Amino acid sequence: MTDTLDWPRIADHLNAQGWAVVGPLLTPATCYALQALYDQPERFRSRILMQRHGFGQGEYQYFDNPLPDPLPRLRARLYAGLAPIANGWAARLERPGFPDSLDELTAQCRAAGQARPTSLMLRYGPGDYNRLHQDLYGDLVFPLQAAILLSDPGEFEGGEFVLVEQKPRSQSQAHVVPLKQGEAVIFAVRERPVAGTRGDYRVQMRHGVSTVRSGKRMTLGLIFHDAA
Ligand SMILES: O=C(O)CCC(=O)C(=O)O
Ligand SMILES: [Fe+2]
Repeated sequence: MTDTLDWPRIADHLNAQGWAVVGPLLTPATCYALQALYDQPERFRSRILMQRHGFGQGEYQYFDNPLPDPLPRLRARLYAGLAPIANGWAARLERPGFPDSLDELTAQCRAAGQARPTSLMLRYGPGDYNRLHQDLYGDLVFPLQAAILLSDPGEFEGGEFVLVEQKPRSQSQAHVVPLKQGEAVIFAVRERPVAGTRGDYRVQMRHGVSTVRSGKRMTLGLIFHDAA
């Protein structure tokens, strides 16, 4: 497990490609302990069957507050490292900036009517997949999020984490991100700035998961803005 994160490297990767692999952030024991919470419905505020909404196939649940350990500290720590990167992007994209701490962002969300927690756990079995999407839950959007692989990659086949980016007037480009158990991919929620000859422009990003061919795949999604 990685206690200190190499933020300059993470910033370089995020600035260069819109995503970065980080960690492992969680030990295998913690990954399995979190997976076990999935079967405790009182921990969650809602359960989504993806097929019903056209989101794909498989299911996920949004945690209710209070979030289980080690999520509160992990989210606060990731946020503190990501806020300066997000502010760099906001300046380049001429969007409003973000506070230094997650507590302040959470207060801003509440004031904007976004008060429901967005941390989620996802569970995929054979044939399940997650269509390309963006995790927007209101007008207030923190531009970076994390997904942590809770399963050991030996426990399933397929189920690759996929990012697709759309540059203006170009065809889409896909990135497949390999993850080990407990590792996180940090990625752009909606868009990222790319330097062009006439200044920065916006590249749209979407993420999803390719079809799981066999086994079980579970992930933890950490989104820093709350939901309306
Ligand atoms: O299961 C995954 O790897 C992706 C989950 C996801 O869409 C998210 O965390 O926002
Ligand atoms: Fe997502």
